[in-house]
Amino acid sequence: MLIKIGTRKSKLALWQANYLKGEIENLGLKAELVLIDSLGDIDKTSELGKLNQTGIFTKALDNALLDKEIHLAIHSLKDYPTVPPDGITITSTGQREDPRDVLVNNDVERDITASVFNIGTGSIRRKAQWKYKYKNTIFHNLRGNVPTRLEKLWDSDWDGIIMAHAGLNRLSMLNDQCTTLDWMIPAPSQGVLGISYRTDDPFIAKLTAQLQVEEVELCSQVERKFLNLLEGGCSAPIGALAKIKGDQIVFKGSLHDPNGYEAFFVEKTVDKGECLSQVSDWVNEILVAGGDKIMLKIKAQ
Ligand SMILES: NCc1[nH]cc(CCC(=O)O)c1CC(=O)O
Repeated sequence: MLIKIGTRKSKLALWQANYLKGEIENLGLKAELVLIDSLGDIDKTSELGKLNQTGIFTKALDNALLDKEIHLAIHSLKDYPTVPPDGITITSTGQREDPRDVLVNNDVERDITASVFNIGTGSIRRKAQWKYKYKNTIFHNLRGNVPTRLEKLWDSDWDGIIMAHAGLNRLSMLNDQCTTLDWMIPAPSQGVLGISYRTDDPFIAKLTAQLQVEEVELCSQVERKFLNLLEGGCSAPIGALAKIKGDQIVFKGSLHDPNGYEAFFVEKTVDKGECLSQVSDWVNEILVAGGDKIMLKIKAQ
């Protein structure tokens, strides 16, 4: 049997797809890549926030799955909606990359404490978290795949752009111009790879189970449940990061006002076995503290 892996065509997507192909071949199976264009790849100009769809990068792959053109599809899990379409299951695969964001500096010599920042990013989460910390920031919209974004930075007079460590590292593009942003709370499941497949395909279900790392799956589930319960179908500046420490899970979650005026945080350390059932309490803590007003404002826009 030849396993068909659906993937987007960007360099990062192809790296991820080739990684998965290698993992499947290590199990003694044969695999090939099927390259598929997504709406997000075709419309490269609209601001991501305005396209207002988690899923613009994944819909074409979902359709190919449901049409049985492919057996499974590979994603950056953070780009995949928390609720898959009917008939599709999403799961993490493999180890997690460093989940953090980095600032890629245009000029390493520049004084990072300077009074005004010009930052390129299309992410509402990165904008809100950065603005909360550095009030005097001018943002510049930034879209496109990882190499394109870096070229836009080199061609600009911006101070820097914010990118996921994971994407840069996978493409061997980390260098001394990159500063890791330890204070920034990453997107839920940033740095984790995801596989989507037809729920009624037991062969692929068994295969993906073999490629799953239990701790990565648990952390992803906790972070994505936090996202799902908090945003309830719209798209908000939400961060979440879970880490395993022995028998416990250490969780940090955040909701920011999109303008960076206000933010709400939770930090929890709980037993691994209890974490998933506690996520709704953490979400409620944020809502009751004032996060509910932020969510109402976002939903009204
Ligand atoms: N939205 C684009 C995207 N989707 C996944 C990654 C990086 C890899 C990952 O986070 O798993 C990136 C680039 C970025 O955010 O800089």
